[in-house]
Amino acid sequence: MALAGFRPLLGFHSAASSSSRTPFALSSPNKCNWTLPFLPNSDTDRPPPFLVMAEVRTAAAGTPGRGYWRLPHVLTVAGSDSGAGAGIQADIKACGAAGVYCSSVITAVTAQNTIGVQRVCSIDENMVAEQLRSVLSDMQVDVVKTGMLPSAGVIKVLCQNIKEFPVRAVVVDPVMVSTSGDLLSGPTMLTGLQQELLPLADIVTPNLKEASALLGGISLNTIDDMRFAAKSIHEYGVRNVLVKGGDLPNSLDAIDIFYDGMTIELANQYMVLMSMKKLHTVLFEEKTFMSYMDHARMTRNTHGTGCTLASYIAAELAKGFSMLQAVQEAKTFVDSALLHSQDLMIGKGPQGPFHHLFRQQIIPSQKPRFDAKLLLLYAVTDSGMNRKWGRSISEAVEASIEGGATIVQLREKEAEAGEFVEATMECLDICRTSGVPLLINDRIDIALACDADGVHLGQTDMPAGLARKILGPSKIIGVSCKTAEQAQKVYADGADYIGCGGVFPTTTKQDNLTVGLEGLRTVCLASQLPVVAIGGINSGNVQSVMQLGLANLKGVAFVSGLFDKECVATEGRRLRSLLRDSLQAHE
Ligand SMILES: Cc1ncc(COP(=O)(O)OP(=O)(O)O)c(N)n1
Ligand SMILES: Cc1nc(C(=O)O)sc1CCOP(=O)(O)O
Ligand SMILES: [Mg+2]
Repeated sequence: MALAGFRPLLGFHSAASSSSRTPFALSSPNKCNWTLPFLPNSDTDRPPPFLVMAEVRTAAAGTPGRGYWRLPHVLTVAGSDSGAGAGIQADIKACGAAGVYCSSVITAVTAQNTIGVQRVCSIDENMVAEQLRSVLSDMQVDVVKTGMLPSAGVIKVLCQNIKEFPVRAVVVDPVMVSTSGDLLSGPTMLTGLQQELLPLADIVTPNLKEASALLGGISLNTIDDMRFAAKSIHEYGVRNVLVKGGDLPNSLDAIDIFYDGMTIELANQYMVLMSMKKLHTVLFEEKTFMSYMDHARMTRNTHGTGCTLASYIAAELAKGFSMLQAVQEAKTFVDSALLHSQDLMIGKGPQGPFHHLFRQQIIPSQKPRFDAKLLLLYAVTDSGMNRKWGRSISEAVEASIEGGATIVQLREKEAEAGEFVEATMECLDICRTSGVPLLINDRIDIALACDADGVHLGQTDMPAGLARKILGPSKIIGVSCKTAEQAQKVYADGADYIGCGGVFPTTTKQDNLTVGLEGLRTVCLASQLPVVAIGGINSGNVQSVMQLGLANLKGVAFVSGLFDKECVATEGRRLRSLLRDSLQAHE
């Protein structure tokens, strides 16, 4: 039975675990041995279920009903960019956009803007060491991400602290030259990077200039050069290498080469995973290289893309995603941010910053108001009824939309996460083609991982306020309410609509309290949100519900009344016409 709640983020495994560098266990002498339990197992062919970090509640002693919770945590060790386009400012914003906590150790202060870097002031390595100790000794850091490390001394104290305070992953963005071409780190830092930090790193993300510097200054001008560079840098002991080709000569595409020495079989397995997310930017080339093809964005606002890519990878790793998933999510995020910021004008120079927080961009007055008309014919799926009538969930959804469903909810109580994700992706394709929103019942993690249009939550599911925090302003959140008090609470929490029932007795939802038409009226009168009625409603009694004439009663949700039928489309058309007639009678 799939857990409807949130799993612990990670499972520790015994400290005695093998130190062999199996592709997915981040195990090495200097790190706490964590294995991400949901990564693909080489002997199964099922892609891993998406695990999205929400809030993990742990029971706090003495406070029944409440609990402490934590967020995935990234520590950035980098320079400050006064213009806030790159550096720790970019890292903190990127982590915030990914829903992850970000603390910071400042290694240098730069005076820079969209024209370039005017001055750099390195922070004394003892002060860097103090900052590292302050954070690592007190806060539970999941992933360390490094940016500008101005000297070998800073690298030394960083490596000492990583060994003393093990973390799950280390992401190295080998910042040496700023996008405006200014040198940001001393040559001595190079040796420390190659010999001390890279052997501790899980991924390094050099651009072409940085890859060249790491390899003694060789020239890199083609994709083959990039592959050679990735393979050569991998030999420093870093687990994964992502060579960024944004400034590849004569190339209109932003091609990055990802190399981890992985066997092609596992790479194919990930192809399945990636294709599930319909990611066409992942191209597998021969052997074990992978190139990410993205359209190069024609924009001046690219300052900080390198830092942001690395910090978003760190954030996704901190949330529990695998390296491949983290890299792809980071690529998608940066691409979306650049697209959103194409015409943003900050500063006078050629290197503009982009807007990391574009997803939160919707100003409350611009928050897309939920269109209550969507509630008119609300189809709620049921796997038992699909089995009874021999149809797949996607066939059921397709037929409901053909019959006039205005919104669909996947309510799959028996599905395991993996099959629920697959079903969601299939149904999303269908719903997106028809412009019908698709909501997920209970499972916020799945809705988030698949980018569904929202969720429907019950009184025992995650509170709407937390769901809103995780899903952001543009997703649809519906909540079941049986009382006026519940209706007022969810309005305050930022829900978009209320599901109220059971209006009539139902066998679809076990042990469900029937509120009747009067209970529905009470909730509608108390609610400032639009309401959809549910529970035992069908073509025989739907008009008795709509004839209540309640202004904010905007529609009816059907499970058996629509899906426990031989022909869903025909039944849908019947229900749609009854609903339309009812509404017209009250206009
Ligand atoms: C539109 C709509 N209304 C109510 C429900 C019931 O949700 P919930 O209370 O979470 O119960 P389960 O569906 O989880 O059994 C709903 N799913 N949709
Ligand atoms: C999913 C659900 N929620 C309810 C509530 O009262 O919140 S009643 C219900 C089941 C509705 O199924 P049918 O349309 O087959 O009666
Ligand atoms: Mg529920």
